[in-house]
Amino acid sequence: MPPARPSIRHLCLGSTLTPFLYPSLSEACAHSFARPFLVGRPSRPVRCSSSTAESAGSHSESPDDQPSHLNPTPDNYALTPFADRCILTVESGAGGHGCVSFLREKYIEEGPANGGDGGSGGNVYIQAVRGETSLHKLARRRLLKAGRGKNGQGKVKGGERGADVLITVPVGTIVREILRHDPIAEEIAEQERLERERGRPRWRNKKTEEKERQLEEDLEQGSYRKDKWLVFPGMVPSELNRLSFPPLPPPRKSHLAALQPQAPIWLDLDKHMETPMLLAAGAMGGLGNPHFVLPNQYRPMMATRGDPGMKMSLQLELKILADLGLVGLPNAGKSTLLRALSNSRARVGNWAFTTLQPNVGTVVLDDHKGRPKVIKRGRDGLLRDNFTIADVPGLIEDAHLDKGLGLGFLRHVERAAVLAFVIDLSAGDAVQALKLLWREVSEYETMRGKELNAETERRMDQMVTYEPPTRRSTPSEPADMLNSPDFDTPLEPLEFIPTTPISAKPWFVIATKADLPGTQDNYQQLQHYLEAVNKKAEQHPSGRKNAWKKGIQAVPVSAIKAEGVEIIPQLVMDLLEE
Ligand SMILES: Nc1nc2c(ncn2[C@@H]2O[C@H](COP(=O)(O)OP(=O)(O)OP(=O)(O)O)[C@@H](O)[C@H]2O)c(=O)[nH]1
Ligand SMILES: [Mg+2]
Repeated sequence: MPPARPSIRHLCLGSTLTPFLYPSLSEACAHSFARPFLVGRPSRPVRCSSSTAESAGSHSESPDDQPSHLNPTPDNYALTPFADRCILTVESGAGGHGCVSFLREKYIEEGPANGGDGGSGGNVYIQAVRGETSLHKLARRRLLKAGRGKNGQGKVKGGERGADVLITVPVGTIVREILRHDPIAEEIAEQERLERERGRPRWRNKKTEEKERQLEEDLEQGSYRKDKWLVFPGMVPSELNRLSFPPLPPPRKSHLAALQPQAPIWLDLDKHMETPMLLAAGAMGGLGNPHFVLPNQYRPMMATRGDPGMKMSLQLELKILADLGLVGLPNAGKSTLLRALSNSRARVGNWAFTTLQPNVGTVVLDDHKGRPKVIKRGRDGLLRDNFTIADVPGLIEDAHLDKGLGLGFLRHVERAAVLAFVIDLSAGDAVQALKLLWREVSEYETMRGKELNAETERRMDQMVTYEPPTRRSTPSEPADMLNSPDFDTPLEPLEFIPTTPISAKPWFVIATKADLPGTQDNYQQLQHYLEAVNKKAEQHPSGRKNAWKKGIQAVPVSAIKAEGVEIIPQLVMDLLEE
């Protein structure tokens, strides 16, 4: 019978030294690594195309110059396009026009009106899906327009609906409305204002008075308005002048508009969505001439035009929702670590700023061979057998002053549940490196705090001044249906979830390049420092009072040899439960 394996968490709390790396220091826990499990797969040989002198030179410092999965040649990766912000204009489809047509058959020369209604415009939907990782495709598009409804036809044929548009975004996208132009909502609001003010004497200038009188006249008896009415094509102007128009039908909104998120839109799409969510409903189509049949006018020569669509400017911002975020200086080995833990193809190179855009990898804990391995309940309470890691470009000193690539990419680890500070043991004092990273992260947190306050104020202002378009019932939309819409798939608006401050998140240190000679002392100093922080003898490196310090650990690894990384998944799963 083999001895029972102690839990990794227990081992880590005692000592996190890996016997592969520091045999002299870690004899006490050597037995625990006799059976490496989880991800510690050996380096996989990678087929390499002609390795140039340049590529060989760039890896001269690696322990063995043989290119491998963890030590790839520069041509061993593909750089995928990436964008994490974009501004998009979406437009719902306009309605098709109603039709002016009359029945004409043998022996019925002047038949009744039979023009069909115009089709309604296409809707704009949004859906956050797991497969998407970037907003670059949307950033290129800029304008997304749903299809226009088709015009109605004779024989009471209604027009076809316009084509819908579905915007697919990565999970973790935040959508904010910047601007909106909804002509029908504005028209409804204007009419309601007029109704409220009718009969109330007030001072007006001549121009507004004239405009309002015209509007009221249209409502009561109707007159020809080129933007609203369509007349029989063969009609000459003199006939048009003699034609009496019925009152203009009240502006209508599609019943789907009730499912639109309340304006101004603010969505945090932080979960995979099974069904799309409606952003903008298509406009209604025009009415065909049978709608205007009156006792004294049984052959109406007019139909209405389709309504114009609604236009919105949206700002999309992707904040990757990974479980573990890697924070480190450039060249610390973050991408190599990501490759060692997951199947990621992140770019690796022996120079600073190899990574220019965030990479996400998934660590599969259970390969479903044999007994179940580490399976825990995630943040959503569901059982999980994997977790995701986000690797972002390195930070340098004074990154908050926009040095290097600045702090912009930190927003991708901002929403990670656990943070790992990746420290290169061969690149000078590890404690100083850790303090530097925390200083920059704290600066980012302060900056975000200010931004969030400004954003909240802006939203509050909008809430106060923004008047959501009030709706009214029309003959085509009975009031009871509008008040209690009963649709097959209810789509609830998503709430904005504020994130926990970075310093309050559980964190640990991954000390990389522990295979290089002379790194042992550096690691020991780092461990002493963390012990002192745990015992409150030293201040938390973030300098904040509410910072997380429930047993901070340091894990020495050789990412390039995939040694010592076996314990990271269990450690992360334990911290995810915090
Ligand atoms: N000896 C040794 N070398 C390593 C280890 N991990 C990474 N390296 C090497 O360090 C160099 C930098 O690795 P990267 O993974 O690109 O570092 P990074 O932190 O992602 O760098 P940036 O993307 O520029 O921030 C590469 O040449 C790796 O081969 C390790 O554990 N041991
Ligand atoms: Mg990198």
